[in-house]
Amino acid sequence: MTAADHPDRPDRPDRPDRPDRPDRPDRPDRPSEGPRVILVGPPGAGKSTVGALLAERLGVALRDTDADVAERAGRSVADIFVDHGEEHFRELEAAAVENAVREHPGVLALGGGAVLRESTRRLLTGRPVVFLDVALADAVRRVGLDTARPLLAVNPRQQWRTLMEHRRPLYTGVARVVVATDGLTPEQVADAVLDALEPTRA
Ligand SMILES: Nc1ncnc2c1ncn2[C@@H]1O[C@H](COP(=O)(O)OP(=O)(O)O)[C@@H](O)[C@H]1O
Ligand SMILES: O=C(O)C1=C[C@@H](OP(=O)(O)O)[C@@H](O)[C@H](O)C1
Ligand SMILES: [Mg+2]
Repeated sequence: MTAADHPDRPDRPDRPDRPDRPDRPDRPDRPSEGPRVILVGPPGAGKSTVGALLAERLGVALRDTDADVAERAGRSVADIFVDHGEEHFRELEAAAVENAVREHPGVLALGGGAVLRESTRRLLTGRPVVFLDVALADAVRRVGLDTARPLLAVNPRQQWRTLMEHRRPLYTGVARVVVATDGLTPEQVADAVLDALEPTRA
């Protein structure tokens, strides 16, 4: 293995158009061939909801990695956490993200923890990634009582705050643009995403 092939070697954000790995189908030559928009952010940011609206507006399909994982595993995300643990879920999630980034030409909503993997963050380099930001109050109002999110099952305010302290730099690091969603309806957020991406869209 040469240094250039080392799995921990970061991609080349300064040369996103370089066809540097034509033999690696998981590393497209041109990231623009993947999803039109990739949404990241914490639980309650509205990735799944706004993703559906964006897909409708752009006339493309929506992929949501949580749905992909659940379909592949034949059980809900919550059940995967309970039965097999978070690490197993993260393995399934990383594979789902990689497939979707490679294959899906539409809108892609990631699960909130997908950016925890360094390999996933590398895969997102140079792509139209949008960080849907949200503050604690709105996020907890949106998801606080939703039992489908195992990480927030106990003390959602504290869990969400802790999670976001750790993840904020990860979301910011992978994002091309950041869109604040507090006090906005999902429709308004979708507008803001399209406005924010417009100058950088091909
Ligand atoms: N901008 C928003 N304003 C109010 N409620 C929202 C907004 N975006 C999403 N929601 C609601 O918050 C909940 C979580 O949204 P979801 O899209 O599942 O978030 P994520 O996928 O980022 O965790 C849903 O009930 C959704 O209807
Ligand atoms: O933030 C996280 O670690 C998670 C977020 C969830 O997706 P959403 O961000 O769509 O709620 C889901 O993937 C799982 O419950 C773990
Ligand atoms: Mg979601």
